[in-house]
Amino acid sequence: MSDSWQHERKNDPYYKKAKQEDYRSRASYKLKQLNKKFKLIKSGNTVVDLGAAPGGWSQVALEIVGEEGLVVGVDLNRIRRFPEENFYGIRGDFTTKEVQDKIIELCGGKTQVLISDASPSLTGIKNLDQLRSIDLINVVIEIANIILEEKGNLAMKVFQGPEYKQMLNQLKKQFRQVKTTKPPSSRKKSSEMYVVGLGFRPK
Ligand SMILES: C[S@@+](CC[C@H](N)C(=O)[O-])C[C@H]1O[C@@H](n2cnc3c(N)ncnc32)[C@H](O)[C@@H]1O
Repeated sequence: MSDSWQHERKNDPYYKKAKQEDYRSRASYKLKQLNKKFKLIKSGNTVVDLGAAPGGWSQVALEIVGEEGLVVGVDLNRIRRFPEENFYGIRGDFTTKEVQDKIIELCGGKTQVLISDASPSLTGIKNLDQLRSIDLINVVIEIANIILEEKGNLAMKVFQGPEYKQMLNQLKKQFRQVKTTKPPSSRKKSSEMYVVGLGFRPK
């Protein structure tokens, strides 16, 4: 970690807020802001969180779904346990069939909400990073097609690249409403955006 990166992080208001409010990551505020705007997650819902470590989004999802709901978090890295019993963590690669089968098993076949903050490890080579990102997004959409309930909701991180428009057009056929947004807590210099699909219409 460079000195300037550490300095920037320490002065970041969302980093400080996350420390004060005991959230696992500043990313928690992105999901809070997305949920405030789009009412993605409701009390009692099942939520599948792809790319969940260290667990900031799962933590917010657990607060919203309450004891009657369920959150399944998946990451290549270990997700530290939560005190809540209605959280299942999977350590693995969600692009593999083995992990996808595990997700299906743990969420009982279907979920009302799929959220993904997953990002590929970036190389700094723009074209390669865009390709890796679109590959991951395509897998998230494939998983949505398998596990989302009718009228379910999706929120996922995307990086704009050559296939971005095509991907949005595909989603518009599958959801009642599709919105793109950049929550205030997403760093301005980051090219990340969030795509929200509301009201899934299975094929
Ligand atoms: C920005 S972090 C997520 C932060 C999280 N939303 C939070 O609030 O704590 C992105 C995560 O995506 C995960 N990831 C990327 N590709 C993945 C894959 N194929 N399978 C599982 N996790 C993946 C990375 O390991 C990383 O932990």
